[in-house]
Amino acid sequence: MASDSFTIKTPCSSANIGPGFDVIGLALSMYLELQVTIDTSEATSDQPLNCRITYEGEGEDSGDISLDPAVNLITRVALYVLRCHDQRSFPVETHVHIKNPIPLGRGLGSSGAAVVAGVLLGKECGRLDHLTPERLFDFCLMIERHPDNVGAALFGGFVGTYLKPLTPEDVARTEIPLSEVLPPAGGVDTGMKPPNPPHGIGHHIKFPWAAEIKAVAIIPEFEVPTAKARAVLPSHYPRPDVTFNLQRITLLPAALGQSPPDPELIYLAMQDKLHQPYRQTLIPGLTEIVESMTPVTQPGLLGVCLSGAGPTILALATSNFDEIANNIIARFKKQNIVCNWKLLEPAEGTQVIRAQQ
Ligand SMILES: Nc1ncnc2c1ncn2[C@@H]1O[C@H](COP(=O)(O)OP(=O)(O)O)[C@@H](O)[C@H]1O
Ligand SMILES: N[C@@H](CCOP(=O)(O)O)C(=O)O
Repeated sequence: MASDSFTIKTPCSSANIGPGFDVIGLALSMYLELQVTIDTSEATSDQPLNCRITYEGEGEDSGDISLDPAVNLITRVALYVLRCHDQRSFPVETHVHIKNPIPLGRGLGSSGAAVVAGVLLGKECGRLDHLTPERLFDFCLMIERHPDNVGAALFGGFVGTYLKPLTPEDVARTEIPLSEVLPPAGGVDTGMKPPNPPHGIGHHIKFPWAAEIKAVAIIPEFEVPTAKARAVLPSHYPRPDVTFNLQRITLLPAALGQSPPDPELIYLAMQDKLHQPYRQTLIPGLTEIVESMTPVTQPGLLGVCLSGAGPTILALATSNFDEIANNIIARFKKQNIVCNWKLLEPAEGTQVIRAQQ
């Protein structure tokens, strides 16, 4: 075969949905796409690591996304997968065109999507057909260490994710610093083989989703890096707050799967005391927004939460999407924050699409 071309399509995601911190993920209908061409008719390549990257989409004008395959998150993740399988670089001559509409650092899983797409890129470029979706999840978890976003982006739909106990040796392997897992950004290839992931790090379960429920994402124009939004969280919690979240997480999957949806139950099930209250320090207006709108005051609304680590707000609703979005936008405006919004639906997981021959 002289050439191979395929597209990797990965959805964005909204993690937590209120109480499900680091557990619940929802894949949504905005997609990162990698259009990949491997031209094997070339004998050699003058591209670094045999890979040329082009990019369009979020962050394109600011130059936030590197086109160097040794720096770009997607290609570094693919190289991690390749190097675990004794392939040091991409096949000659690989072109990856990245189309990315997912806003960066807004809580819609842009990095989770990049990691999942990167793992699939490594699999396809390395012809690693033996890697099952469950094994690909292990690779994702060596990089993005909370399973909610990557679980949703890989498997699709509304998912609960969880980690099973590993042996102490395997736990140590999952805790190896990221700098030793991913190839050093822009660094020289030392020829070292990176750590293979232990088997069965993470698992998922799919929950039903009532077809009437849509997701309104209100996206502020400023970024909150996920690492920063995790750093403001405490290491210990008051027991009543933990109990509060446990009670709500028990309700959430049942409430969102039930048709017709019960607004009062969903509103209750989306409350959180483990991460949103702490993140208000980074997101002006967050508490007021989450507390001020209810299904009683706002027809069509089911519940409001922070999307992932924020600053995006996710409102689940069955109707009046414009009005709900504009109400939240007006509340952010009082804090001098400008937003746009999107109406999204649950999405399928990552697909690799090849044109019919
Ligand atoms: N398509 C992409 N290509 C390369 N890097 C990406 C891409 N999407 C996200 N990233 C990286 O992930 C960072 C955002 O990750 P993070 O702070 O976790 O926010 P998010 O909530 O959007 O996942 C970006 O600043 C960028 O470094
Ligand atoms: N559970 C994580 C989810 C982070 O999601 P992101 O989309 O903001 O990367 C958290 O809340 O920190």
